[in-house]
Amino acid sequence: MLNVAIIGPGLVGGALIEQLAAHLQSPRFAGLPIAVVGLINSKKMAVSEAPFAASDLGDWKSRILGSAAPDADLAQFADRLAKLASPSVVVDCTSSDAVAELYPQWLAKGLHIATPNKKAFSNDLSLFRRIQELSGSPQGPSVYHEATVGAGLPVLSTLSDLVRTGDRIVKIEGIFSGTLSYLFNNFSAPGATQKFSECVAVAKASGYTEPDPRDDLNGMDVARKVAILGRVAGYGLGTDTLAIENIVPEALRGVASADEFMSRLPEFDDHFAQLNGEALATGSVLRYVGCVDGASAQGSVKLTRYPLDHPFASLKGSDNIIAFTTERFPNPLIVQGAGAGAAVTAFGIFSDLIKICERFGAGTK
Ligand SMILES: NC(=O)C1=CN([C@@H]2O[C@H](COP(=O)(O)OP(=O)(O)OC[C@H]3O[C@@H](n4cnc5c(N)ncnc54)[C@H](OP(=O)(O)O)[C@@H]3O)[C@@H](O)[C@H]2O)C=CC1
Ligand SMILES: N[C@@H](CC=O)C(=O)O
Ligand code: NA
Repeated sequence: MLNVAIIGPGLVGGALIEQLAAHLQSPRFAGLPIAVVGLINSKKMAVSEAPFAASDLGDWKSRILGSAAPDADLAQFADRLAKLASPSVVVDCTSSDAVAELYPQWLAKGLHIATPNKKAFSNDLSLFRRIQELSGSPQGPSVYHEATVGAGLPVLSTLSDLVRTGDRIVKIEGIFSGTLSYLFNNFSAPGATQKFSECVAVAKASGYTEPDPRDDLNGMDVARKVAILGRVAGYGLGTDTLAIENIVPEALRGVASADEFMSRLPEFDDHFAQLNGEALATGSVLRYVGCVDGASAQGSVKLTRYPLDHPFASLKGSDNIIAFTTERFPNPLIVQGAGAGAAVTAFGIFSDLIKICERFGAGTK
């Protein structure tokens, strides 16, 4: 049996709980030995020797993290998981730097990690390397983070397979943000009528953005993904060494809250309309693109014009597109599809859990 403990039942964590609860109730998945035994948010926590029932997961707010549950304490949470008889995986569904910094401690206790949180893999290179060292042996604890790039799309597994089989990465280029994909697919297209701020509001309401959409528009979310791709490809990239184009209007960079940012963004609709008009006048559209260049081991994140017949110009919805140009794939290997949203991100985490379960949970039911 693989014990699963979820930190952060928010948008993504909540969708994962729904998928796991549906799994527990479905005879189709009866052979998969996964049990949810822990849940913690910023206020309350619960760790149980016996798996939570699907009905409790369906109503976790009152049945698992209700007022009688103990106050949240991540150190105790991890200690209790580490003492369980079967292997346990901590699923970090926060976007917290502080939580990410705890991964080495958890790995040292033998806990596996699966996460959509990009911080551990894109902050200090030393943290990333420590995590790699602690999760590098075949029998030891493992770390899976497919959902950190392209949500559930098989991006990191593809890159990792290319690298591990000895291919040489020439370039990884793509649209790595569901938010920025949605924004520019809808705003920068011939005949489009929506204002920029309206597109941002829809992206936020659809669950594509980070909790503060400025973390998407300032390029940091894409830069983190470019750094993660660069690191998985074997380069010591960091967001501090990338050229990043920040498209948050200067006057809104320092405003105190995401709500204030959203309410003032319409003041800048004319600015974005002008940029867009200039691109359309040259037969091009605007797209926000990240790139890892294998030859220079450098990366960039920028708003660029693409002609209408370019694959990036015809992207739909919040789709991501990632093109791997390698020695074996001079015509790039392309991964494309929904790259943001709660359900597809939870799918990416769930598929990581199945991999951990197949490696460490089977036979221990
Ligand atoms: N949305 C998407 O399409 C994608 C998101 N991701 C990533 O998924 C992660 C989750 O995003 P999302 O679900 O939107 O975030 P939310 O803000 O909706 O949820 C965050 C959750 O984390 C909890 N939390 C925060 N800090 C702590 C802490 N110190 N201890 C315990 N719990 C804590 C919050 O608890 P409380 O409610 O009590 O505050 C909340 O339940 C992020 O890292 C994001 O980058 C990755 C790919 C795609
Ligand atoms: N805010 C991000 C969510 C996934 O990483 C995005 O828009 O892609
Ligand atoms: Na992915």
